[in-house]
Amino acid sequence: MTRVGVNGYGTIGKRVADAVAAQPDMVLRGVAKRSPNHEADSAVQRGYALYAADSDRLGEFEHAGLPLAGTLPDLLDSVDVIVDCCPAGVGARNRERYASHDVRAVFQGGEAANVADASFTARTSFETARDADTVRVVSCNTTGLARLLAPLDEAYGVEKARVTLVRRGGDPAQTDRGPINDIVPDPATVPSHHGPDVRTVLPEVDIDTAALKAPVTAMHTHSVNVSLGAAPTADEVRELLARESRLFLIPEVAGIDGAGKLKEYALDCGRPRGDLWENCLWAESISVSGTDLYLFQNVHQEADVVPENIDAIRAMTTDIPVDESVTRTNEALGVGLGGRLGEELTPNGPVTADD
Ligand SMILES: NC(=O)C1=CN([C@@H]2O[C@H](COP(=O)(O)OP(=O)(O)OC[C@H]3O[C@@H](n4cnc5c(N)ncnc54)[C@H](OP(=O)(O)O)[C@@H]3O)[C@@H](O)[C@H]2O)C=CC1
Ligand SMILES: O=C(OP(=O)(O)O)[C@H](O)COP(=O)(O)O
Repeated sequence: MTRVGVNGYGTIGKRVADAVAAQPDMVLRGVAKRSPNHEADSAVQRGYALYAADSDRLGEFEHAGLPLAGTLPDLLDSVDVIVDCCPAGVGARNRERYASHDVRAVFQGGEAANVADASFTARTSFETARDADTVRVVSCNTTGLARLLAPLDEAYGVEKARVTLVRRGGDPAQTDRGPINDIVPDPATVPSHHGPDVRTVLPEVDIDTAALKAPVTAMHTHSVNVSLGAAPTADEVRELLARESRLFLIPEVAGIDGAGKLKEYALDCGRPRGDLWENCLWAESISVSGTDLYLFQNVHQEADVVPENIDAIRAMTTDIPVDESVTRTNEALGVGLGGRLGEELTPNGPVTADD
C-alpha cells in the first residue's frame, strides 16, 4: 500500500483525497489544511485525519473545535508521497520541506514546470515520471488538450494545433472571481500559457493557444482546429477518440448542449460533486475538411486532473504498467461516462495495450 498525504484541502485537494481513499493500493494518511474552515470540518466529517499546515495556527483549530492529528511535519513523516494541492506558487515554496522529509511529491499545474522533475498526464508521460521524486500534474486545460492531441498525433500526426480556450471565470465557490458581465481576453497576447504547457508533456506537438475568460463557473470550453498529417473521415476520428477511456464523446441523442446539462448528467449518474473526470467532446462537432479537424470540447476544471494525480503516484512508486494503472484508477473512481448511449461510438470497444 502506498501511503499518501494531501497538503492543501481545497478544490483539487479534497477531490484528490477522496480519489486516493478509493484506490485499492493506496491509503490516505491524512490531509493538511491552513484554516479551520468548512472544508476542514468536512474532512473531519469524512473521517480523514486532519493536520495543521501552519503550526502557528493550532489554537484556531482548537477554538473551532476541530480535532488535529498533528502538524504537516507529522503527516510528512508518515507518508511515501505528498500531493501538494496548495494555491499556485505555494507548492514551489513547500518543495524543500518535502525533500527534507525524504517524501516524494506531486505538484499541481499552477506551479511552474521547473517545480518538478517531470510534467505529467498518464496518456503522455507515465514512463517519464517513473520513479521520479517530484512530478507536476499539468493544469486542467493542458490535461484536456494533451488527452486529445496524443491519440491524434499517434494516429495521423499533428502538423499544427490551434485552440481557443473560453475559460471559466472562477470555480463555483470563488465569489471573488470574475468577470461577471463580460468576456475578457486573458491574456490578450498569444499564445496563452496553455500552448507552451502542452509542450511540457507533448514536446513534438506544434500548438498555438488563445484564451478568454467568461462569466461562468462550471467548465472550460475549447474550440479546436488541428491540421493533421493525414485526411481521415470524421467518423474515423470519432471512433479513434471514442476509444480513449478519458474522452467522453457526447452522442447527439443525449441532448446535452452545454456545461449545465453535462453537470446535471454527472449528478444524475451519481458522480460525487457532479465531477466530470473525462474531457467532454461533442461528437457531432467533429468535422474534417481535407486535413483540417475541428471540434468543441469541455473540460471540468475541478475534476479532470484528479485521476491523473492517482496515476502520477503509481508512476512514481510502483512498476505497474500505464494501462493497468489507468484501468485501476478508472475502475476505482467510475471513470467512463456515457453508459449505453455511447456504445454506438465504440464498435471496437475501449482502447487496449494491444492497439
Ligand atoms: N481549481 C481549479 O480549477 C484547478 C486548479 N489547479 C491547480 O491546483 C492547485 C490548487 O488549486 P485549488 O484547489 O483551486 O486551490 P484552492 O484555493 O481551492 O485550495 C487551496 C488549498 O490550499 C490551502 N492552503 C493555502 N495556503 C496553504 C499553505 N501555505 N499550506 C497548506 N495549505 C494551504 C487552502 O487552505 P486555506 O483555505 O486554509 O487557505 C486550501 O485548502 C493550484 O496549483 C491550481 O493552479 C489545477 C487544475 C484546476
Ligand atoms: O488549471 C487551471 O486552468 P489553466 O489550465 O487555464 O491554467 C484551473 O482552472 C485554474 O485556473 P485559474 O488560474 O483561472 O484559477
